Amino acid sequence: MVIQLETNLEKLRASAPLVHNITNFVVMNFTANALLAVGASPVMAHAVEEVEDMVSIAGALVINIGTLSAHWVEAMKLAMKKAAELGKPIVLDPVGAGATPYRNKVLTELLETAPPTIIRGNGSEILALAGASIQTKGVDSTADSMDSIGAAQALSARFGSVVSVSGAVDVVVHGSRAGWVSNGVPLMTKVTGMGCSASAIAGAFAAICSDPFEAAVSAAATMGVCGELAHREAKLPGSFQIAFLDKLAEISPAHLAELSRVKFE
Ligand SMILES: Nc1ncnc2c1ncn2[C@@H]1O[C@H](COP(=O)(O)OP(=O)(O)OP(=O)(O)O)[C@@H](O)[C@H]1O
Ligand SMILES: Cc1ncsc1CCO
Ligand SMILES: [Mg+2]
Repeated sequence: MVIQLETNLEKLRASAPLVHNITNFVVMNFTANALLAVGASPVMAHAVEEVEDMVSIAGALVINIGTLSAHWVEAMKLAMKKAAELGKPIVLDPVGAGATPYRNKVLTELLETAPPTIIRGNGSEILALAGASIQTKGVDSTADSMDSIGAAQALSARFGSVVSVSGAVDVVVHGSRAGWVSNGVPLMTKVTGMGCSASAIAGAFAAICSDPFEAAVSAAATMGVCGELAHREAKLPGSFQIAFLDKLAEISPAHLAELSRVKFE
């Protein structure tokens, strides 16, 4: 199997899809900048009064539960229902799944509201979402993505979603399909919102790509390759964060295809 990374990035930049994010306070600005840099058009909107209208004009919806409260959850449900009705791709980032009972309860409700097109989380979050009794340490992973493959497959079977697990190797599964993306650098875990940006960029690719598995792999590869390029120039978190945004904007589709390390089962 071959994924057209080059074509997908070209398409993303040519159409600059509007990506509607209901995301957390911590990463809103960085996520919007990451989407702009890669060539998409971000909007952050969480008022219950407008989320249905916003998702109606968007190419994809990204739901991120990083800093939850009751009103936000209501908005997430409204937006997810509308997106499902309109056949728009939904990305769910289950930030901190397994850390508190409230997060777990809300995630169950969101998954009942509409099955996500793509679920993108770190190893601990995917294990917790699949029902493993693990205690996530806040928002950071304590589990290897490779140890979450069974959980990712179970979630994919249950909800029909593509499941993308980030880590040293990003694992993407959809039913019987599996892909491994071995790009990225450990310093990416020292900048907050890298995973959240990975989810938002998956939304941007899903907006322009009819196959959500291909969208999730394209997003993981773009993140990882840009992380490696940024690391050539920046070795500490502050400068790395800026360099990473620059690489998202600078990378050519051909360079992305050349530097990506993607394997399929
Ligand atoms: N050890 C590692 N080596 C290389 N790349 C990594 C490593 N760990 C994570 N990454 C990359 O960093 C990005 C973010 O993944 P991570 O698993 O840290 O997400 P996350 O925990 O959801 O982050 P956050 O919640 O802070 O947004 C992904 O693109 C992933 O490929
Ligand atoms: C640090 C943090 N806390 C809640 S959301 C978030 C951003 C990374 O997921
Ligand atoms: Mg995360």
